[in-house]
Amino acid sequence: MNALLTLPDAAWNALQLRLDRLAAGAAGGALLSVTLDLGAGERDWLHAQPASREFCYWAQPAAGRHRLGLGRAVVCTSAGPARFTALQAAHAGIAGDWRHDGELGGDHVPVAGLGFAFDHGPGASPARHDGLGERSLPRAAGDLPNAQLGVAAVLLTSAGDRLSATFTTPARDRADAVARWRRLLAARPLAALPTNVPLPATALAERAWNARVERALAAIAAGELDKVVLSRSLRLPLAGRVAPAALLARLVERHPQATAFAIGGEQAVFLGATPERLVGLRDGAVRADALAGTAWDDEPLAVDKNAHEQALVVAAIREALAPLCATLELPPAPRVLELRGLRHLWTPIAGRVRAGIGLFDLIAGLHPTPAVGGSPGAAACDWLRRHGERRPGWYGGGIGWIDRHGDGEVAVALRCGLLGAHHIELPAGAGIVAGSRAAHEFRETEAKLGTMLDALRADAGQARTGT
Ligand SMILES: C=C(O[C@H]1C=CC=C(C(=O)O)[C@@H]1O)C(=O)O
Repeated sequence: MNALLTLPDAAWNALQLRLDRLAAGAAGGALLSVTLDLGAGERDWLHAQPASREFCYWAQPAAGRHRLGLGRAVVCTSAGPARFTALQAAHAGIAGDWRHDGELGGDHVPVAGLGFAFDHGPGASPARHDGLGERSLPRAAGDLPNAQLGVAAVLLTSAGDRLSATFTTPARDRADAVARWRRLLAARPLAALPTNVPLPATALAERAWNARVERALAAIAAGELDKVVLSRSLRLPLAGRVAPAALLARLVERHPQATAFAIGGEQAVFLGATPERLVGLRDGAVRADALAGTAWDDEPLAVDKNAHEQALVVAAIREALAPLCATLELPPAPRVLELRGLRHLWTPIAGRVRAGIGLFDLIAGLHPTPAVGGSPGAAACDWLRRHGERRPGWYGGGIGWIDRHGDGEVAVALRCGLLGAHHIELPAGAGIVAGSRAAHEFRETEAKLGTMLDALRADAGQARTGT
């Protein structure tokens, strides 16, 4: 199997020279990034399994944008109610002393990856780990930190019909940076994908689901809530090792309109293909999606229950963005977002942020929207905590990137799975409002699980059976 990227020795030597020039006078903790122009082309970078277990991925295939990050130059973690403020401070600390040598611009610049779980969890002191190269962070088995901001050691980018590689190191580690980068780019053969993933019987799961939906409906009838998003997970055993890159390649191929994402660690990889943007910020222009209300097969989408479910998301996003934005534009009625096998009501929201408002302010204001939490937001999150809602990985949270200047984008982490060595856990949820029926909402979660289940199967046409 070919390496992910092969460069002649002369190119590595030139890279070392550019790195040394960039390092002149830099503090030890300063990040140094050098971008190499790799010429014209478009690649999803997934043809080979990255040698690094610490990898991240972000792709919007329909827009021709793919990023694969390998290793870590720096990672900052946080948890608790102030987690976004902590990540904002971490970003400011990194961005304030981040040197870049590269002339391509556009999407071909160094970026930090960021992500967070649905619930902020108990507080923890923010931490920064520098220069990990291909070594892994110490972690509990399979666990992602609650919230994380990290810069990959090597970032392979494909965008605007151009390819580039951005190499990053803390200045203090630059002596052996080139050797580390070379190792990260070696690829391993892809493991085979399973051809048949056994599906568990769902009778028990459905009974438990129905009971939870009834409790949620009772809370709604009592006036405690207008909406709450319940989720459940399928835990599937895997006969052999599944290559995350191969699974991602299937998601990219079958869901070109979605944002495909992955964050990998020593024990587990969290990955998926989501239709929903939480927020994007570019040159002061902000964009967000209000997505809710689902139909599949021949079901009608424009029914009152779905319209109500989605209107609550629109209202919450408008309310969250109003104090942060100088202008805000919404279409008068929702549109239909057509996905492979599913349709949603969708309101794209656009505006311009007020001076001084950054991506982390927007994330903190918006998350969780009623597309993943409920309405009113605080009451719904409280209800979910009290009723033991458990969400694997960053499901229902966010995943994205931010550049040195604060532009970036975060997707809502949906249609995803937490892939371990011997099993995969697949979560899916549904918004419960007055008029929801438990059995129908269960089938909705089944339809949403289809995104990952289809990707796990060799035959794209194979329908879900065994339920
Ligand atoms: C919570 C999920 O989807 C959200 C996004 C779109 C439509 C939704 C719905 O109709 O319930 C959910 O709010 C999920 O995919 O697990």
